[in-house]
Amino acid sequence: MTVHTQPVAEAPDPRSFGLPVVEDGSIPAELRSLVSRVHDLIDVVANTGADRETLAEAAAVVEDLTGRLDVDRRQIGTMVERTMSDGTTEYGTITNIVSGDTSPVAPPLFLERVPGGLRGEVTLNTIYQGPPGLAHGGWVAALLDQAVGSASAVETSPGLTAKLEVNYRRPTPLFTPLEVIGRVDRTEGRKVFVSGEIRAHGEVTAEATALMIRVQIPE
Ligand SMILES: CCCCCCCCCCCCCCCC(=O)SCCNC(=O)CCNC(=O)[C@H](O)C(C)(C)COP(=O)(O)OP(=O)(O)OC[C@H]1O[C@@H](n2cnc3c(N)ncnc32)[C@H](O)[C@@H]1OP(=O)(O)O
Repeated sequence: MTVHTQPVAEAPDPRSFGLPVVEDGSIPAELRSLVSRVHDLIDVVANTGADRETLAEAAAVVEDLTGRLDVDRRQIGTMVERTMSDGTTEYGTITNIVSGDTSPVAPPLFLERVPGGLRGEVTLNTIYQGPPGLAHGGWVAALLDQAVGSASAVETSPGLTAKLEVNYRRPTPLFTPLEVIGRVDRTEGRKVFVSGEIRAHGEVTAEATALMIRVQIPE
């Protein structure tokens, strides 16, 4: 059994899998602003008490905008290349629902390298509500999957989640800064054993262990 947490391979270039890559600096500020405005719109629409006339007007405006924006769609699987704070290059799927630069649904969770793994902070609004005032358990799992999957990708090489076990210790609150952590515990060939947790006010609300299977790099 091989046990280590140091990189075991160079990060593969997604282009070698036939995936298009864009640099994060090339995403227009106007698109980032639009993504943020639409994120706010989703939250507002989910909670609005506006009158019927305003709702009908808004639906027509949004329908018109949807038509205008539905041009030159990106290829499915488009990746973003970014330089992390420690200078290393990493890739992520541009519409990743947890972390994607162009996903208006993403909270978004951005992770950075820290001693021992990856760490990010995120505050969830009512888009992610399950029980009243609390994060949906599926979204808690999604945050943890992203954190442990990214830790595995950064510390070893990218892979897919084969198994994810989540322990929900306490309710995860909305509108509260959450600390999300992922780390590699050990590797065994293509198997990467990972773990992570979410904390609110310093207390663990959920923790996960998972098994990632590293993708085979084409020759
Ligand atoms: C390209 C560049 C892009 C860069 C990109 C960067 C992205 C950087 C951030 C990503 C962050 C994303 C975070 C979200 C991650 C998801 O959301 S992934 C999506 C959800 N997961 C899936 O859809 C996976 C579906 N499952 C599968 O495709 C396949 O079962 C798997 C997991 C790929 C494994 O299949 P396989 O490659 O054929 O592997 P296989 O030979 O069967 O097994 C290999 C070993 O693992 C063991 N194993 C496999 N499955 C299991 C299991 N469930 N339980 C226990 N053991 C297992 C086997 O027993 C075997 O063990 P050994 O015999 O070697 O001891």
